Amino acid sequence: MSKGGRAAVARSRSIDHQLDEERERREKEVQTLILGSPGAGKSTFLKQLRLQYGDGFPPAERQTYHDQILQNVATGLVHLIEHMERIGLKFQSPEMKKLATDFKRKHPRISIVTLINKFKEADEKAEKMCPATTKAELTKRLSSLDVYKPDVPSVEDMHTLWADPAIQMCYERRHKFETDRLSASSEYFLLHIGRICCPDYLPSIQDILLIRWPTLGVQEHQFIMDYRLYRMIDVAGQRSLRKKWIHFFDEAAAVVFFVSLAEFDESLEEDPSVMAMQDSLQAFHDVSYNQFLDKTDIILFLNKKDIFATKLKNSSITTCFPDYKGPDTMDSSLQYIQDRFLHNKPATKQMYTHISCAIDVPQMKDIVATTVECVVEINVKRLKHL
Ligand SMILES: Nc1nc2c(ncn2[C@@H]2O[C@H](COP(=O)(O)OP(=O)(O)OP(=O)(O)O)[C@@H](O)[C@H]2O)c(=O)[nH]1
Ligand SMILES: [Mg+2]
Repeated sequence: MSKGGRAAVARSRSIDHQLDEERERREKEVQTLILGSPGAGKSTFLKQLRLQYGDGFPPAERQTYHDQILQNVATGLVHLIEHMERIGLKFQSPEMKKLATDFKRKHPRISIVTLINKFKEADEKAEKMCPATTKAELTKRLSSLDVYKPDVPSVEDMHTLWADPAIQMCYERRHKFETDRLSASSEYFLLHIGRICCPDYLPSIQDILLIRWPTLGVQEHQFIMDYRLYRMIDVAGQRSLRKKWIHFFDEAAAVVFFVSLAEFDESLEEDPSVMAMQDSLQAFHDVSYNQFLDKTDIILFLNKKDIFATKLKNSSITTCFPDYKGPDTMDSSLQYIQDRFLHNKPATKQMYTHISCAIDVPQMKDIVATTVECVVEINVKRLKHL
């Protein structure tokens, strides 16, 4: 064989070797992307996964959520104080009024738009100082940029505020807030304030599942099953941060896409002129047709069915879908939404759907197990085409 021929054979062997290594790594490592709109339940799903396939949140780990929970309680209280100001509901004493004013100043409710801007600024600064050259570096940076570090609120102040009759009256009227409604998680944490403000408080699993703490970068949870490493990548759902999703597309075996059913009558915080569910439909369509994901199957979660059921009692999905002509029942409305998401799907793609309530541990047990099985199957199918 000529010298050139031998070099070509060596090159070919080296490429084969690299492909084998790559194939071996992909066989051992399964990457799943968790995508979807802000607040749809991506991080909550990841917590359910940790509960079932991870460490199950031992006490030391649960303790790490303490400050986030106190912060959620504070947000709920400030929300009530702001509503009292709006409707002219007065505190009973000047001391209480001062405490409320100081508390609001120390723990302001931060809009998601402000947080995103802070995050983008920090990300651009970090990129300028030390550009990420690999995906691992980018993931590391996106998961470590911590732009939301509010002061931990005083437990005594929260106790005192919560005991005030005017705050209590405002809380009782929470269902009548016409705009800027109290979120389900704020409602939950305010209701449990007595337990949470105890000196020996240890967050329960339910408390951890109810926390609202937007993901601004990337969070990853890994678990090993049958000698395979499963990497579940949870990325920020905010519209203007979605550009980051694309960096993770090429290695994804599967996509789990979350939609909040509760958003059918809501508009986007980032752009109030856009209906949130219409935006989710668009994002889902973009992901389904993305060229880097052409062989990636999608597991669609229509989540927050509990809030959806409550909302449907007084409203209709026509708010978001004026063409809907069916009855305002749960089954019919759900079917319509599901059809809207799955209609027009790429012919080559398999789509699986779950209708879920991600904070419900017993209910999520089967759904999480089915999802993991589905990811395994999707990966087996994918490896055949590698
Ligand atoms: N009632 C109810 N609340 C839910 C459900 N799923 C999630 N939540 C709550 O909704 C809030 C947002 O959930 P997350 O899991 O943080 O949402 P996310 O998709 O990760 O949001 P981003 O990180 O902002 O993109 C949290 O307070 C959760 O406890 C559900 O099915 N029902
Ligand atoms: Mg999140």
